[in-house]
Amino acid sequence: MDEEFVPEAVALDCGNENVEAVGITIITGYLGAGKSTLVNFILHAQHGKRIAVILNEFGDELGVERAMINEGESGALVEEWIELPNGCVCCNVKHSFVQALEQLTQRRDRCEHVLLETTGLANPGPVASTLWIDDQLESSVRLDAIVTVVDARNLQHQLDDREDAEAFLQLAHADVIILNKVDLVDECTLTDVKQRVAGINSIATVLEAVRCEVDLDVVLNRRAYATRDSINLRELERKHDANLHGQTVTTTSIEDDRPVILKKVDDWLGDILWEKKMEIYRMKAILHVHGAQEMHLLQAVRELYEILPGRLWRPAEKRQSKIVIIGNHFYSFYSSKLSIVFIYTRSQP
Ligand SMILES: Nc1nc2c(ncn2[C@@H]2O[C@H](COP(=O)(O)OP(=O)(O)OP(=O)(O)O)[C@@H](O)[C@H]2O)c(=O)[nH]1
Repeated sequence: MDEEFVPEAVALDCGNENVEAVGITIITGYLGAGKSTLVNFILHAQHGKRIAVILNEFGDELGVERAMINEGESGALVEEWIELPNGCVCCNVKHSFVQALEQLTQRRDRCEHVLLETTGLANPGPVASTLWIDDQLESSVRLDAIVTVVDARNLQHQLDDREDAEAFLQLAHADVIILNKVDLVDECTLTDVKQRVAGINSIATVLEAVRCEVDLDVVLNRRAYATRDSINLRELERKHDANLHGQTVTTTSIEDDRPVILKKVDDWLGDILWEKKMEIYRMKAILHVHGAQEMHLLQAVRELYEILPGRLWRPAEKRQSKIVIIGNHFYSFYSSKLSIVFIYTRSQP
């Protein structure tokens, strides 16, 4: 076929033009943390959703995973299996992954939500950006949330192993962190683990669990990446200590009452994300924009960001900007310059 040939866009017959995009939950976590246990729990639970599972495992592990998840008391729990062996969804099997998603989402009678479980994906960031772009292009698929399952007993060792950045990356990108296996730790260890997790990512909702038995209303359908309705002001209020344990990946936050100018915020984001290529994994903010009656909402996933006007400021509400950033070495190298964004407003008449 002529490589230059571009097929005309064809409207898919979905039967309903306003069909809502299918949410994808990425389930990530260290080896043995409890990812399959979570998938099993979701498949058994009474949430009324038809769930499709995409497994991105390597080699022989695939058969084992499939057997573990597919056996239910009443036979097969999963109607549809998509297997993507021998490659990672954000690199060498990206094409089959996207095709698999398209195939799934065209059959809404069989699939209302997708779980992507992977051990191959050490870092969920690249696939999150890919899905977020698709989301903004009004695709039939939307990234719902990244759920990171943590083994409460082993997390400290995994984080202390300096050679291994995976555990940090998985926590840094998470919207929900399940502190699993709490039956295996005492109160004191659990408190330490929770503090450590909050120092890395204070935006995520943290749930303690045994065998990943969590409230699925908190886990599924979170819409964590939809700028318009996803920013929960309470998420931005959580306290964090950026210098905790001298970690490299931390949450940094800034609050300021002075109004900002959108163009200046854009310039600043362009500078840190694209020019300086700082390792920022996630950013959420509400902005008090000069002259605007609405609060503005900022979402960023790695180098992508979006700022949209949100609801009107309430009469008695304190107009204030709050920015929370999860990044690598961000605090030590850049926090002093954060105030630059706010100082710009002084030049306004
Ligand atoms: N004690 C205890 N064991 C658990 C808990 N959750 C899971 N397990 C066990 O931990 C082991 C690993 O769980 P999996 O769900 O297979 O973990 P995984 O993250 O999918 O593992 P990989 O696919 O190998 O990365 C299994 O033997 C589970 O039964 C828990 O809360 N407490």
